[in-house]
Amino acid sequence: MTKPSSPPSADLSYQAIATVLNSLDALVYVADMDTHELIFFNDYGRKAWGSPDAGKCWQVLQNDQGGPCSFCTNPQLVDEHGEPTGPLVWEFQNTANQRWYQCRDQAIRWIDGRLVRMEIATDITERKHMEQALTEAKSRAERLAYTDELTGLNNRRAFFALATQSIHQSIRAGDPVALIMFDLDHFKQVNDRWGHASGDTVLRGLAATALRTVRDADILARLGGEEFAVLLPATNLAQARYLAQRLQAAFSSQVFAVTDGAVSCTASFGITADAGPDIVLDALLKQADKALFRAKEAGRNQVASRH
Ligand SMILES: Nc1nc2c(ncn2[C@@H]2O[C@H](COP(=O)(O)OP(=O)(O)OP(=O)(O)O)[C@@H](O)[C@H]2O)c(=O)[nH]1
Repeated sequence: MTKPSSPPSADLSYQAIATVLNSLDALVYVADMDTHELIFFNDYGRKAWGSPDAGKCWQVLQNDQGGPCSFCTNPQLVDEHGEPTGPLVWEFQNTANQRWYQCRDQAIRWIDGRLVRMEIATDITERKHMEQALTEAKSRAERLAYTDELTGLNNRRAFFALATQSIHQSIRAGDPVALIMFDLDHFKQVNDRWGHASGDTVLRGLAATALRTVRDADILARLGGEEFAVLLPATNLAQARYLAQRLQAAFSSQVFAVTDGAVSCTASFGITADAGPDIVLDALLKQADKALFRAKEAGRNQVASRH
């Protein structure tokens, strides 16, 4: 790349500008707005991308470009009369070295009078990585706050948030809502006989079975210990009973291999349903809990209802 041929005073201006731009700890390049031909490429750019003798910005700076970049900002740097509109600042991951840059692009008149694009690109990779790590940590923390660690199901907090939202939707749609609560039977005996780790295996296994059995729109959660709940939008009592019976059958036929043996564990189910504009989660939970108590009282491994 050669400096533009120009009168001696322009020559001095070019030297001064080049000295300043070469001293910056950022990529600075200047390219013809029409042809994309590089007119100036500072020392920082040469260290990072090599020293092009000639070439277009998209050939020198990017990977595998067959023509001007699809993200080229040139059209944004001039108005409808082709006049410069001022600087445009944006962030971009370079396709050649994968590093992140904050780019300050501007259309200016170059020393020889033609309209050029000048970009000053500052490496912000470390900041970007820190931002990405923070975003990931935040969403991981949010996920953990709403997930039951042992089973991977929604936890109690998530259940209340999601179920409340779902009930509001059902009320708006005029749909009934059902709730199933279930609690494993004599689970203490599983722990006492086979150990806590085996108890965990059973809890995880039955939770997975329940998740496979419910519909996508249903909200399944482990409320705590060996107690679970499923909120069923657009579901009446008969449909809820059908699902509870399917869960009951699936649980009672499942056998888990644990150290020194095989364990199975049934569950008792309490179901309720409501319709109309006044459905309240707390009331559904109370009714389902009472029904669950009756199922336990009646001998366990069965479904009882109340509404
Ligand atoms: N392995 C394991 N056990 C748990 C966990 N959370 C609660 N438990 C156990 O679950 C058992 C619940 O016992 P109980 O409340 O007496 O109920 P149950 O033995 O299932 O009896 P019924 O509900 O009346 O049929 C206790 O032994 C708790 O320690 C857990 O995360 N892992």
